[in-house]
Amino acid sequence: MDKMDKKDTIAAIATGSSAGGLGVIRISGQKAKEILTTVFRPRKAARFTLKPRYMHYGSFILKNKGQKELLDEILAVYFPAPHSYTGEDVAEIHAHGNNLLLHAMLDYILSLGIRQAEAGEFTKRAFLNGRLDLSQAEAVAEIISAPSVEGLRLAAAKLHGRLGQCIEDLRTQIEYIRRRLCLAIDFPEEEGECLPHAEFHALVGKLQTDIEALINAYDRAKPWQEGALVVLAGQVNAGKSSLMNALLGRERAIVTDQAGTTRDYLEEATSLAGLPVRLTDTAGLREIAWIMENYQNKSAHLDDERTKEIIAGINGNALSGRNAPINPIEAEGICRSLSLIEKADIVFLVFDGNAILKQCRKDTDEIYAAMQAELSLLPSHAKTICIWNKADIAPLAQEELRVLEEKTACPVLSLCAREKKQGTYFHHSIDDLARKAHEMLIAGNEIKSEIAPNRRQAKLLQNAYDELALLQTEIDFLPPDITAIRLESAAQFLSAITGLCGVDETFNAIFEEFCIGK
Ligand SMILES: Nc1nc2c(c(=O)[nH]1)N(C=O)[C@@H](CNc1ccc(C(=O)N[C@@H](CCC(=O)O)C(=O)O)cc1)CN2
Ligand SMILES: Nc1nc2c(ncn2[C@@H]2O[C@H](COP(=O)(O)OP(=O)(O)OP(=O)(O)O)[C@@H](O)[C@H]2O)c(=O)[nH]1
Ligand SMILES: [Mg+2]
Repeated sequence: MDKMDKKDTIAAIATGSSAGGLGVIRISGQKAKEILTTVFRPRKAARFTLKPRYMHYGSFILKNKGQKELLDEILAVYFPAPHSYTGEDVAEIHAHGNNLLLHAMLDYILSLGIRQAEAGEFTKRAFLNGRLDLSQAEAVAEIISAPSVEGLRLAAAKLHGRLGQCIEDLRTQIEYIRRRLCLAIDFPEEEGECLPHAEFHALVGKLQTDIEALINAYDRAKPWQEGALVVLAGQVNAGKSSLMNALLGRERAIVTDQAGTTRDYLEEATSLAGLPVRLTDTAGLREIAWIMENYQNKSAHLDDERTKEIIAGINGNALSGRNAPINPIEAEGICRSLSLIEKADIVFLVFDGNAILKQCRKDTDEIYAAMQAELSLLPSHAKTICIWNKADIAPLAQEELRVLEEKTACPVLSLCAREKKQGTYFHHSIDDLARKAHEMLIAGNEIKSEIAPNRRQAKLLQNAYDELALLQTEIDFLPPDITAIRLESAAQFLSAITGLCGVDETFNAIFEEFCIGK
């Protein structure tokens, strides 16, 4: 971050891009006051003084070739440094929320010799000026994007500095152990007294427990903070895309009677009975028996090499009995489906009830056998709901569903993806599915603490935890000056949560995820 960057004045529209009652333009930097006084004409100009932090009523005036043009009736505020959001001089223009108007104002303001703010730049300046720590700056972005009220609550606590306090506390604990350890280094003959091994283990153990609690809080809060990943998977033509549309309440995905309609996955944010989710429709799993035999239980990550291997494998596969080679687009789609299944918080495994009944009449053992290929593709940790789709033309009795639930060890819902409501031949509605998924996703995820790290922060906590775990095994046989390094390294990981102690790339990435004007 060079000095020039900090000195120049930036401006942006701070409010959303759709029409609203009000729209706000924010300016930060040394020229903020000068720009505001240029564009703002107070109502009572004769005895006007720009009082700090006070809403002034007047008009926005644009000067064009000597002509003055009145753009809007506005309220103007000036926050002199350092008492502003960014810590710099800040001016705000509160106008009406028409986008053409706001852009005309912004263009004019920029033509007066300042520059458009980059995404997150106001908050970045607030951080660089010490107004917020990094976890608070992230909390601002989290508030803006929170997909649930619970997520908002967690982000607000973070903006308030609660996570920062926790991290400070952990760092103090580390510093205490490190000081005791250093005494042992400086006065080795008194080592036993400075920090007996048992006490050392206990102190590090306490730290680990505290860090672990925070990591667990992330896991629990994840669906509320990020939205859970729900993946619709299953054989081609099973009705995944139909179900996606039914859950969204609009025709988002293409549905046809051709197997292999969906090629690439489609992701949409929605909610299931109030729980925010990222609903993902995937390409149908063709050649599933082959994939299962060859790729089951292999590493989750599908890189280019493995994708090629799968395509080649499917094409060379005698079992598949196909004449034409599989379309490489579809094969790539299948690989993406597999990799999404691995990442899913919950999988909706959709079965074409009609196709299954055609193969196996109505024997639950046979039905279960037909469902097994798909079921065995799921990673063991995945939460799954089996969906017996097309129940309108392939009904199952309640008792048969119960037996299948027992055999699959998953809930089995019988549905018609084309009908929202429960019908005569199918037992569940789309709402039942949403409720069931909600119930399964939050099981064990009740938010117990009001402090929860985000993904980046949880990863740093995990790194710190791993250092401490190594330390626990090393302390008994390595000299204390070496183990002290592990403590320092754990402390560094924690510092990266609240401060600028990490790579510049991460730092920039954090702010780039913001919207413009924040
Ligand atoms: N109009 C407007 N609304 C907004 C913001 C803003 O910048 N402008 N915010 C921003 O995104 C949020 C509020 N955050 C803010 C944080 C600090 C200060 C501020 O002026 N702080 C001074 C004075 C504090 C005081 O009066 O006690 C300071 O900390 O010194 C302003 C807004 C949400 N609402
Ligand atoms: N009768 C009946 N037909 C359905 C139902 N759900 C889907 N279909 C039909 O089944 C066919 C396939 O539906 P899709 O939603 O495209 O299936 P898909 O699983 O997305 O298929 P791919 O994208 O090819 O993997 C379409 O003709 C749908 O109209 C259902 O509940 N009952
Ligand atoms: Mg589809």
